[in-house]
Amino acid sequence: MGDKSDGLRMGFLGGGMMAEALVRGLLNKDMIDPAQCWVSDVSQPRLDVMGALGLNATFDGEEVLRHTDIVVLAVKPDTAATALEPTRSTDKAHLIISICAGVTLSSLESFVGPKTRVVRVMPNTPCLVGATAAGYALGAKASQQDSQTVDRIFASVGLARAVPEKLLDAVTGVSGSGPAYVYMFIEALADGGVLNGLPRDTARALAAQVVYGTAKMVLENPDTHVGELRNRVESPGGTTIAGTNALEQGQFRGTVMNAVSAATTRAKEMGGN
Ligand SMILES: NC(=O)C1=CN([C@@H]2O[C@H](COP(=O)(O)OP(=O)(O)OC[C@H]3O[C@@H](n4cnc5c(N)ncnc54)[C@H](O)[C@@H]3O)[C@@H](O)[C@H]2O)C=CC1
Ligand SMILES: O=C(O)[C@@H]1CCC=N1
Repeated sequence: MGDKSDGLRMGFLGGGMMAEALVRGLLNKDMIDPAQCWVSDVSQPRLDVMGALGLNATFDGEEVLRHTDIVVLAVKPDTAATALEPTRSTDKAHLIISICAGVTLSSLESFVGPKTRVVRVMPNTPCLVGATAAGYALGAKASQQDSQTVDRIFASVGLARAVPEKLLDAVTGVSGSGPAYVYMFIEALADGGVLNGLPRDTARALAAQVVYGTAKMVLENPDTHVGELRNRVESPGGTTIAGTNALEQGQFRGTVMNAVSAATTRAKEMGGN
């Protein structure tokens, strides 16, 4: 899509952090025409931010639904029912794309009007830089065309995978929450550099580039086990194995797995499961 005027006309119920990241990512890819997009929020400062991106901004969710057919639900999970209320009093048949953590398709379907189709997606904030990792599952009324629409939207800003709905809470633990864990790792890697004498800005740049480069190695070598890639860095009796030994003693891998499980459990709790 090379021209904004060819872009999708999309609506956003909620214009917070995640909606902004998605909108900025879609704008970077010329996927949406901002003049044809609408966003609602209860916060004037958030409407100002989204308005500055060129979207039509309003306090009124009904106005978003009136002007658009494909609508991203980007409010906090406990506000999903309230924000979807206007779908009950419209004749239009909307596709609602919920990104709310934990909120199940059956809950979403109970919140919307009879003509509304629902898809549940779990993306993450790196959609802002075209590198999201999203999972999605279709509601009962969603069509194959809806599936293609959702795939096209999220694949344009990274990786999109269809998964059975029961796995979306685990996708939340890995993809949705994962960037926070990786930021912590980058901070810690950089702090380790500073501890050992590197200037802060050099340590920050090197640490981020190490994570970027290592992720690229994994993605570009899909047939090589990640442990094998790691072993290629660990010279016998060398520096790396001394470091990986320290990480194992700190239960690094078990701790990360526990973090993913904690986030997955929390998503289930938020969805009432
Ligand atoms: N932040 C993240 O990294 C990710 C968040 N999500 C999901 O995205 C959703 C939004 O999360 P964030 O953007 O982080 O939260 P946020 O708090 O930044 O954004 C939510 C926005 O909804 C607005 N709002 C509240 N009531 C509303 C209503 N009735 N109508 C319209 N807008 C209303 C708030 O003023 C706020 O701007 C959540 O459901 C979260 O689970 C999913 C993946 C990643
Ligand atoms: O922390 C949260 O609940 C949201 C969902 C996934 C990422 N942020």
